[in-house]
Amino acid sequence: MRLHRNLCFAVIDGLNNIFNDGEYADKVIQKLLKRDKRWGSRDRSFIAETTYDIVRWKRLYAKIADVKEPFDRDNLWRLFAVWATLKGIRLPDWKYFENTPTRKIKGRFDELSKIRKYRDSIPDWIDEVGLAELGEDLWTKEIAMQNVLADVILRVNTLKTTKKELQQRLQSEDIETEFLDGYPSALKLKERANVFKTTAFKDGWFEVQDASSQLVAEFLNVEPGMKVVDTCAGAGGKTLHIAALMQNKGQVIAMDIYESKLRKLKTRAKRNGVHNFDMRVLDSTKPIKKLYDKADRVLIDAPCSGLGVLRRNPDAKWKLEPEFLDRIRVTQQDVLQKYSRMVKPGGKLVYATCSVLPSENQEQVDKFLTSEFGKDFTFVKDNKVLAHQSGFDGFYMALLEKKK
Ligand SMILES: C[S@@+](CC[C@H](N)C(=O)[O-])C[C@H]1O[C@@H](n2cnc3c(N)ncnc32)[C@H](O)[C@@H]1O
Repeated sequence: MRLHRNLCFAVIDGLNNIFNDGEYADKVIQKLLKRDKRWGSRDRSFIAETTYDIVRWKRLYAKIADVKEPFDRDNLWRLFAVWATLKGIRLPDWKYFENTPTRKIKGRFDELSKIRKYRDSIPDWIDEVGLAELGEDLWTKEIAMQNVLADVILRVNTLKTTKKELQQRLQSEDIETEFLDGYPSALKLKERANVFKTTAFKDGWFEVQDASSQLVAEFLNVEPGMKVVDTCAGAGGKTLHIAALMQNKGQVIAMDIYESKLRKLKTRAKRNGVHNFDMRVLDSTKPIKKLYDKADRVLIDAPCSGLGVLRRNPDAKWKLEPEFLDRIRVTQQDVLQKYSRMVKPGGKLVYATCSVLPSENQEQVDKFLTSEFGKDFTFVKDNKVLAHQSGFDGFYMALLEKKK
């Protein structure tokens, strides 16, 4: 592979925004890709993948390059040189790469690869929490998998088409996919492609949604005609799935504390042909109280550390803080206590997160079940999805039933 100067500059600028200005990697990359209209799909992939790679391996590369934060531009070029060297890419004779110690880089890599926090490039505190909660064996395998680039998975919108029809239509746009056993609505891309450009996407035939995430709406066991509340709906990935499983019959009420997220859901719902939904911004307790004992199903897709989806959001490793984790655990119990009251007797509740930590998952459910409101519920089943076992995102989901 030959390195092109303007693409490398774009990567360095992006890293500067992410590491030094605290911007989110996905937003930075979106912005970078708009910089030059002449860039083709290969150029765009180079920028996105290289930036994500260096974000993912920040701690390891910084240790190898012997640079410390805050990184100045020379330091960012040194990180880049480590990335290129380890990829076996020949460095051009640009001034930024003068005196790059290629042999030393490889030697340091071999040496540091023996230590998990460097090998898997994670902050000490995350390594300690993961180890304490999952144990040596599971944590070592899980954090390694969280550094492997995630596949692109689609969820077919069964309100508009079938999996087979979608597969054929994508094929006509040169995108090859395959079915996944155990995931009834999923199609996996055989090669990465920009699916958002396809006419099938514009027509609302699919959404991009990881296979593990697709298990959540299935777990809720909805039926057409039910009243379902999606309490932490965000931009509605799971709301849309629920609506499709309900065949647009009945009512899905999507709630979130952020109106901006629900507005995105509205746009997506229109594209998906979803009609059976309402939205409520949670700026008071009123929308919740009005629904006490009324819902057949309640989904709590709780805010969490995101430690199950680092493959997609590698910069979360560097942005997460122990205090945030403490605060989010409090919020998780709080939303369980409050939103569970909307479930009607005999109705069902799913509590889900995209974390792999038991303290955000089964321990929250256990605590809830022994609390005053939780005593009205019985535990039906749960699914602890680890990325290294499933091949998809790390997730947790528990199904509870309210006593009659
Ligand atoms: C895991 S995300 C939801 C993802 C979404 N369900 C999906 O499938 O695309 C958690 C959501 O909870 C929202 N949230 C945070 N605190 C909340 C609260 N106290 N009540 C309701 N929603 C909350 C966040 O704004 C965020 O959108």
